[in-house]
Amino acid sequence: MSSTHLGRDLVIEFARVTEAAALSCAGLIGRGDEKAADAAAVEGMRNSLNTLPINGTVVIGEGERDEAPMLFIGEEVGSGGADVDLAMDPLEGTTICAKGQPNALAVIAAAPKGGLLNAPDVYMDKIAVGGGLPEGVIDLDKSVEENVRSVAKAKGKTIDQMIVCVLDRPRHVDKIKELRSLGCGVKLIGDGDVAGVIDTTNEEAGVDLYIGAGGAPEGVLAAAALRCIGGQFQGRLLFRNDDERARARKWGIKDLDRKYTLTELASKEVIFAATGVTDGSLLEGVRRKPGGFTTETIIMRSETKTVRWIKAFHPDED
Ligand SMILES: O=P(O)(O)OC[C@H]1O[C@](O)(COP(=O)(O)O)[C@@H](O)[C@@H]1O
Repeated sequence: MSSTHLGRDLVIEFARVTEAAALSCAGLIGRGDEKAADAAAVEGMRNSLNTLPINGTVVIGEGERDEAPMLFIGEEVGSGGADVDLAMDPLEGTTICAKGQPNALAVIAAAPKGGLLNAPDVYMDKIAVGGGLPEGVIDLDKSVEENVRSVAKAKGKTIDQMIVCVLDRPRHVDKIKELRSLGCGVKLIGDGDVAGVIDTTNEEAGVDLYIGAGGAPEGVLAAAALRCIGGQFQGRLLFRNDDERARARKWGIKDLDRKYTLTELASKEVIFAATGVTDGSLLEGVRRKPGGFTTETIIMRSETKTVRWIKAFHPDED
């Protein structure tokens, strides 16, 4: 196996991993306990990963070794095989899962060694659009208005037909005000910007552009997905203090102001898998059915741009 590709036989294996995470936390949907839901998803994902024929290293996971007992950065997982770097969020949207709201996902991205940016757990300023638009249609260094006008023009839409997805946070108040004063519709999401970014690629979600600051690890995961499904993404790390800057340096980041493109965040061929925990724009959530559970998973591979949806029935264990 070459160092820039992952074997296609691994693809379906990663669907099992996100299914396991989603099934493990499904019983905690709407129970108001974010920590328990997250812990269950982490354990489910880790157990499943450890059955995979890979030599996996967690590059984005639950945090640093001293703060996360499982799936910490640097943890080795798998039962032996190809060298694979892994970025994961066993429960993307812990709060939405705990509240029983839409768009909680179990997510993983896999690439050959060095293929995913070791992003520290800081914020990232992000901008994303779906596929089929001219390269350079978005630019993090341009104003909100310039980006909206550029994407509207490329899509042949008027500004008032544009829907921009933004995380509903006080830090975005000015952006939201500006978007509304331009005449755009703003889709505010409470959490879950991996799904928010992927929505730009999904006609049915009706999102033309994603902008705003969210987690940097989620930025790498979203970039991995767009690398497979098509689209453009740019991100820049945001630091609130010297401790966060030191974290970034520790993971080898030298230029702290760098604007990352999609292929710098996910630089080699990637596999991306996500299973719905709660119902969302992308996937149906875990459903209780007589005798078991159903899951819905999307799994993509950048090398071939194949996108598969896997609907599975998991019988109750005896
Ligand atoms: O809630 P904050 O601090 O604004 O961070 C935003 C980040 O939190 C999320 O909404 C949810 O993350 P968790 O799953 O870790 O709770 C991400 O999708 C997003 O990138």
